[in-house]
Amino acid sequence: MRIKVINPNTTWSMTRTIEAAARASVSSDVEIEAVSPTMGPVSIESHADEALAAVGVMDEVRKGEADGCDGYVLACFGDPGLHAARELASGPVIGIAEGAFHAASFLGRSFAIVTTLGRTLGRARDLVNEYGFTRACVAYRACEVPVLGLDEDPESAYAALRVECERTIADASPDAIVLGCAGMAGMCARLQSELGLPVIDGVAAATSLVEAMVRIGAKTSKREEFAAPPAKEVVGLLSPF
Ligand SMILES: O=C(O)C[C@H]1NC(=O)NC1=O
Repeated sequence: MRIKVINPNTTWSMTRTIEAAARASVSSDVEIEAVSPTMGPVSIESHADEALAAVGVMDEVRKGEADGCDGYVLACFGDPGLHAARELASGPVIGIAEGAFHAASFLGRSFAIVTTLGRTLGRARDLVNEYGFTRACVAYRACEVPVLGLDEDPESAYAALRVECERTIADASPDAIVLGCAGMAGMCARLQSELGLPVIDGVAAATSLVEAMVRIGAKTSKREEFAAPPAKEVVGLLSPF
């Protein structure tokens, strides 16, 4: 089995963090291919970044199909390009937000999201509502560490993240915490041990869920919405598509 884990931002040091978390979450017979697109923002912290990143996600899924990948993880908490990726992929495609919400829902009645910048919480709220977890998600919080700050100064980023998690637990008493950034993957186990409640890293959750779906033979439905997109001319910069 081969799962392609796509970090939609173009920061390869973060892709390596994501790769380690993905590899640790799957069985030994599963091959993980972790990539960043060849184009796109170095970090994704706005709707504009998400729009740009979606093109790179599509390009990586297109290449993955040619390479025979069995499934895909979109390792960015905004799940950028998820629906387009499902149109292009034959196997399952799971974003880390959707994967994390499902995983958290198996562990308790409620969860809280703790992410990087507060400006991305609107997107998180939209995804919670779209995926059907409105009642379960009891808090939307941010530690105000920029995405690349997680890599540049991990110790102070961890300290800020832990403080915000502690505040969230005190204010909203969630049963679990969902980490709102793929770049936090390497901090999950330490946080869980120090905070004393389940802490979900979406990279591990989504990757293990893709493995499970491939093992039961589940593929993306091609009946209607996620059928291959109708062939048409694309002009200008995006013409390769
Ligand atoms: O939305 C965020 O803040 C986190 C998101 N951005 C990014 O570049 N990788 C992520 O997981």
